[in-house]
Amino acid sequence: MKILISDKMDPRAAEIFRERGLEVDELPGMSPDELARVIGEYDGLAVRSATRVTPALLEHADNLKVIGRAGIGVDNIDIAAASQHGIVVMNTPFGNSITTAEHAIAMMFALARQLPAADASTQAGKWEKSKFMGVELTGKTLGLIGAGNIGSIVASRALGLKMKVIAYDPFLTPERALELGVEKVDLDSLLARADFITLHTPLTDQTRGILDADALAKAKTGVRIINCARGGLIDEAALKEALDSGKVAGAALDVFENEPAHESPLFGTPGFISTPHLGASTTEAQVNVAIQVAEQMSDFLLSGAVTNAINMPSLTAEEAPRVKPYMGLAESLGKLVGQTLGEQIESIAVEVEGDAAELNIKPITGAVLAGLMGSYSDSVNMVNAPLLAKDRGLDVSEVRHSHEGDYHTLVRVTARTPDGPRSVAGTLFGHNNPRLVHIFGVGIEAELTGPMLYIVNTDAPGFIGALGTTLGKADINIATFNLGRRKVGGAAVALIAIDSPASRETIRRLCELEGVREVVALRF
Ligand SMILES: NC(=O)c1ccc[n+]([C@@H]2O[C@H](COP(=O)([O-])OP(=O)(O)OC[C@H]3O[C@@H](n4cnc5c(N)ncnc54)[C@H](O)[C@@H]3O)[C@@H](O)[C@H]2O)c1
Ligand SMILES: O=C(O)[C@H](O)COP(=O)(O)O
Repeated sequence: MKILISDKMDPRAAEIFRERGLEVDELPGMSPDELARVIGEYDGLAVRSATRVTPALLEHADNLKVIGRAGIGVDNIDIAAASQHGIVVMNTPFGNSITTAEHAIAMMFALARQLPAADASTQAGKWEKSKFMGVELTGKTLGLIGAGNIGSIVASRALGLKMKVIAYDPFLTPERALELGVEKVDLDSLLARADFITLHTPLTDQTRGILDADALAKAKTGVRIINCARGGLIDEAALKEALDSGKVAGAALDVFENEPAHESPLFGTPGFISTPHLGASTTEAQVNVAIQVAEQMSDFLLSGAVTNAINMPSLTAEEAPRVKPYMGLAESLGKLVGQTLGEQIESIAVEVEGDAAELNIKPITGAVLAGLMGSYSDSVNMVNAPLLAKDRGLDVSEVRHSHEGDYHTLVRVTARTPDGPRSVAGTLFGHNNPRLVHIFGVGIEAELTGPMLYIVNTDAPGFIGALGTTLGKADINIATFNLGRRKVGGAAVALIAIDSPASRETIRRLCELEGVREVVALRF
């Protein structure tokens, strides 16, 4: 399998991919067209923030299974498009948080003491001691907008500097605020009270322009603002006006609405300082994120373990080998239900009992849906199957039973149809071998593999002979033959594994046999 590293990344990433037996190309700085030309060769793409993973690029990504972001922000990756293409997107949410928090603190000091301007003036031979009067941080109020990983670290450092820390974050619980030693406030209070404001939220529809002209007007006169999160959180034109008017005494931006920011009306404004998206740029952070992204991507490609995925449930390296056989079973049950009930399905319930109930149910449900949705469209996998199911209006529920039934472990898939609920269930023999044990109310024991036939007929002597003769005439060899029935003379079910698929004509002949109620050609 092949990996493309398309942004500048610590060499440890490539080393790890190679140590794990994956081929790697390091091609940072490609244009979008160049990237589109080569992306089809790769199974994995490792990026930082420079590569734009657009829907147009993904149209060319025929083999891509995973995109790994060596860093936190994934706003350069079109997650919805990646999900539609069945590509897992993962990031490294903690590897650069300390480094970025330290950059925010460095920016706060730089603003408080006008370090960049004082440095430039001194090195220009001026000795403007009285021009660069600063402010102390001790006793000042720092307003955090966003108190997640980075915001929390900034808070702890600021408390160490004897600042008062207040935080606006709708998802911050009172308990967590207490633990962090910060006061949870609403945005208007933060604006009214903070001497320094630092932003640490992702860029979303709710946070875009969170510091716009209105918000800046509500801020304390002389406030100093730091943004080491994402460009777009601050309205840059409004910030320029607020700096010019003196409403804002200083602003330090590491990130810009349009990057790389080769020009900006803010450049040269007194009180404004900037760095070129350096928040995560320390040796330590870059080694951390490179190692983490390479390990996560390799684990996924080689063992199916899913860590820090944005568009798929997690599955640890320990869980992966235990869950994997269930995923095979679940996918087969999904295929069986999809191929036999098709368009009639209104909702799906996935139930687990016995050993299966102790496992992470999400990947099992994902596999059921991948099998089921695979009956309706090509290139379905666990990433895009839930989306496709949702698009189809399929309601999906999960139930975990604590009791053990007739089997030590069981996965049951029930489809609600206009004729009522219809269930199939399977178990694992010897912990690894999936077996169907129930099909629509009939007990059976069958391996779901290759081309198969599902036949429902009225239980009567002579039927099996007629069936064998019909298949023989069509030159179809029977690999395994599994039978089940509810009662003598009632409906009987046959699941027959065949060595070659049955043609339409053969299916028609089978349907014409006496007592046959239903014939479905299946493929696993
Ligand atoms: N400059 C850099 O180089 C650099 C480096 C790393 C991370 N970042 C950026 O920093 C930001 C924060 O990263 P993190 O790891 O702390 O993320 P995080 O997910 O741990 O924290 C984000 C916090 O923002 C809060 N939030 C979400 N919506 C909000 C809203 N409308 N108002 C207020 N708070 C809201 C969330 O509740 C969460 O607590 C991200 O945008 C990330 O991309 C930048
Ligand atoms: O979200 C992040 O992790 C930062 O913005 C870092 O971006 P970078 O990897 O391009 O430095």
